Amino acid sequence: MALASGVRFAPRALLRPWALLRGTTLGRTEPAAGGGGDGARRFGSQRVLVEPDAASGVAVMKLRNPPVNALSLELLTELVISLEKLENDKTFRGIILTSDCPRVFCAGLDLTEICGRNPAHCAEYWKAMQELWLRMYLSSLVLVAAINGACPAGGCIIALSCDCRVLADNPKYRIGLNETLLGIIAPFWLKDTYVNTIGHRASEQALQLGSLFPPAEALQVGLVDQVVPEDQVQSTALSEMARWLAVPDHARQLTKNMMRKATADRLLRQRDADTQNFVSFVCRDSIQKSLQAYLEKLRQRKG
Ligand SMILES: CC/C=C\C/C=C\C/C=C\C=C\CC(=O)SCCNC(=O)CCNC(=O)[C@H](O)C(C)(C)COP(=O)(O)OP(=O)(O)OC[C@H]1O[C@@H](n2cnc3c(N)ncnc32)[C@H](O)[C@@H]1OP(=O)(O)O
Repeated sequence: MALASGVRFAPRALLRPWALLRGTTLGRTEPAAGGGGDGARRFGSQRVLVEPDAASGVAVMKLRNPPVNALSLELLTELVISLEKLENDKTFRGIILTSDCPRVFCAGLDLTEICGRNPAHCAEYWKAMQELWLRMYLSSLVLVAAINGACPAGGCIIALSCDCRVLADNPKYRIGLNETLLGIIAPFWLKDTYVNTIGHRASEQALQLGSLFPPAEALQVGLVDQVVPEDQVQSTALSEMARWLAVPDHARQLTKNMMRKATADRLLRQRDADTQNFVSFVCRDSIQKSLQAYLEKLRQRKG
């Protein structure tokens, strides 16, 4: 991921992402509804829809992994590939990340990827999660999250990896890291991302309590930058994007790197150990039982 200055951001580490695309349609390009020229062509994959606007240099990337955009291995992989594709295309300077699923931005880790799975699968899954975070956190593009739904746990981390967050004003759209309520522990790099955004004391409290903040509180604590009526999320995200794109790319990119590199490097230095920790933790019988019980609760809640 070379910057204009030649500085490199995230190393290409995962990576066999193409191999992970089981039966997806990534790379297909089709005209957007009502669209005409190049700027209106959209591309993407089964789970990530990309609507590029070449004229503005901004692409809207929509998560569409119904019902709740849980971060399955396929979704993680498709996100990395779509991000890479836009980063390698000099036309684009910014991405607005949003959800195509009603009422949910992203439900976080797909718990079915770590419940009742073998250690090798859990390791592969966790590496994909690390990879997406590294790519997003250090992206040379401006990333604006247009949060149009609930945003717990891994969903919150996706949003926090962006440069700016706009949240729809709906009390059901809560955001935060609720891991402790599932009986699991946010790894250090999720914690670091939280601390970098809302500070140490607020993180200490919110992480231990597993707080999910409704919009007004999320704004107050600094988890999001704007809370706006639901029908203004996209337009506000575009206005925010314009503000960020008004800054010369090289200066903004180098500043972003300066602010975020140490946090990313910490994971890069201990990526394997972090994977091993994750696998040995989630594969414990007691953790499997609590994850299973949590999933069961979610499923029953429905009826
Ligand atoms: C020593 C330490 C070392 C290492 C660290 C160890 C561990 C670290 C780990 C982890 C980090 C984890 C981060 C995470 O992301 S954990 C996931 C947390 N996510 C949640 O808690 C969200 C759960 N979901 C919800 O709260 C709701 O679904 C909702 C608010 C997002 C949406 O509500 P709805 O009412 O619209 O939808 P539902 O009816 O609840 O759900 C529909 C459907 O989807 C299933 N589902 C929901 N969330 C998940 C999920 N995260 N994974 C898989 N499946 C999910 C739900 O069961 C329903 O399924 P059915 O249709 O009933 O089959």
